Amino acid sequence: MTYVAVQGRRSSTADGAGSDTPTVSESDRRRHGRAVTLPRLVPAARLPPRHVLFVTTEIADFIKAGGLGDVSAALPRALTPNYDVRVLMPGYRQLLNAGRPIVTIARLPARHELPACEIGRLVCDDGLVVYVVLCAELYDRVGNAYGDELGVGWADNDIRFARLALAAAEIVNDPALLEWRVDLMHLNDWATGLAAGYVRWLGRRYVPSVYTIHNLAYQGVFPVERMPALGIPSSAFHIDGVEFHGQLSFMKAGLSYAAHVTTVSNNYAEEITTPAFGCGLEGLLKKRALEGRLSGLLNGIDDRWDPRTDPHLAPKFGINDWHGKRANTQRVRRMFGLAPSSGPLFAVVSRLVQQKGLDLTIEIAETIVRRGGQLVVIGRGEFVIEQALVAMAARFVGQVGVNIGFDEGEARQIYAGSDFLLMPSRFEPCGLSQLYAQRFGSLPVAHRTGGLADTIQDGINGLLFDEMSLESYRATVLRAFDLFRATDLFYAMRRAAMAGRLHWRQAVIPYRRLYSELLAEATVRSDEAVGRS
Ligand SMILES: Nc1ncnc2c1ncn2[C@@H]1O[C@H](COP(=O)(O)OP(=O)(O)O[C@H]2O[C@H](CO)[C@@H](O)[C@H](O)[C@H]2O)[C@@H](O)[C@H]1O
Repeated sequence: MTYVAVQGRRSSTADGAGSDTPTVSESDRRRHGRAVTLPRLVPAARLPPRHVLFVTTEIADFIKAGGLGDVSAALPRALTPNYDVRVLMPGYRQLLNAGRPIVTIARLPARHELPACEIGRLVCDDGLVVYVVLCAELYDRVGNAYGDELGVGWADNDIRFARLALAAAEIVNDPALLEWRVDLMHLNDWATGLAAGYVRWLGRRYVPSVYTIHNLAYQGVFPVERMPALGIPSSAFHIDGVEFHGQLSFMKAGLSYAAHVTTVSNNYAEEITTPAFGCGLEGLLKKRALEGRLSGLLNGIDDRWDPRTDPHLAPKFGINDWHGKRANTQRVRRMFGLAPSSGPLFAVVSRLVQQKGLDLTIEIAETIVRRGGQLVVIGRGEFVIEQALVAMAARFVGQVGVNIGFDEGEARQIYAGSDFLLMPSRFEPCGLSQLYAQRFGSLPVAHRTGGLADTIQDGINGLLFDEMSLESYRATVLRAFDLFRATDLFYAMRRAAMAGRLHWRQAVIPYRRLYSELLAEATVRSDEAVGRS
């Protein structure tokens, strides 16, 4: 039986993630400078779950630009039923056109240059509640979450995401607004970072916030002159606030004001405290790490990624059904107009950005083709990379196929059909593509960095190279050819990759523990405020 503390006292097991015994540790007593009364215990099952507002700019159910969409679809669900998690996100056209009723439940006034908006409520088939910030002039547009059809970022992204962040803070501040009292706010990436600041600046109610970095390279940096328009007080413009090299940084707001910062692998959590990976924020991240306020919590994947049940595959297959897997390979060859071949099929499923090292893959293509391998790519992103990939396909007609596009079904078919997935990322906070590839029996060939180092065991469930150089990458691609010929070992590694499931069921446990600690800390904090008054 799991117990929780009630009557506004210290809880060590608010969600069942901690131990069964309620304790008030010596360190708690010392930290808070007074004795803490032992809480009265009530079985957790009898208490309603605590309320978490999960703020994001993508959710795979409706709109996805990359891995954030997957995490936003999976993590809130994995946290249920321990927590009542509701998602808050912008009312993009994709949501409005999803054919689901959206019921308007609140109105928020204009503030500064942030327009008035409404909050709509949408319920997914499995009961997940999504609160939608309805503001047609900001979000009802053709394009993706962040930019137009060509991928050019919207000029008013500061207003668009400040409006989202302020809506989150207003919901936190006023429990009557949605008739739902937020206990904890979980923010994701730069576009939501200001919410941690607004909660502080509005100042009516403190709730702890978790701020998760999915990618430190995107920071949301805007001219300082925009601060009044966004309702950010000038007093926040300092090194411990939103200031970043004389500009306003949304990312810094999240890093500075959140109660706890997480990122999506342990290795990346360490890397970002160094100049090589910290994108200029390593000092602040190091400070947060020293405070015990930065953790790496590895992503997982959920049941929607399973080659035995995936409707996009023909046929579906499981471990040891290599005949079924090969049928998917032939299908991918046909999809991309490749010649029949008995060599290995390499694949890329990626956003086409500098981070992902596509330049190296373009250089390696000739080696792959010369050795009798083939390569397929699906991706969308920077125009220059797209063009270079198209040119590569034109050089190796029938051996290399490129689809410039974003297509979930096709991505899954490629994971299922390929023998190896290429991921020479310069940095990789966690990476989900390699996890999906592993589950679908495609061995990742990846740079030993970030979450790739945490999720791939070289020679067991994938291949890693150490140096971010063409030579190092090429040597590992050649190892893949050797491995492909060493059938027994190859199949053994495939089995290991498919079986080694990093499921959200496990990945969620440290999140629960973290929420639990922050909620307990917030309780002590509000007790102290009451004590002072
Ligand atoms: N052309 C295409 N068509 C269809 N689907 C495509 C596609 N290109 C990519 N995808 C899909 O987009 C997702 C990519 O997720 P990743 O986590 O691998 O990288 P991303 O850089 O987007 O995520 C960031 O956030 C996540 C989440 O925390 C971190 O894992 C990661 O390291 C970080 O860079 C996968 O679901 C993949 O299948």
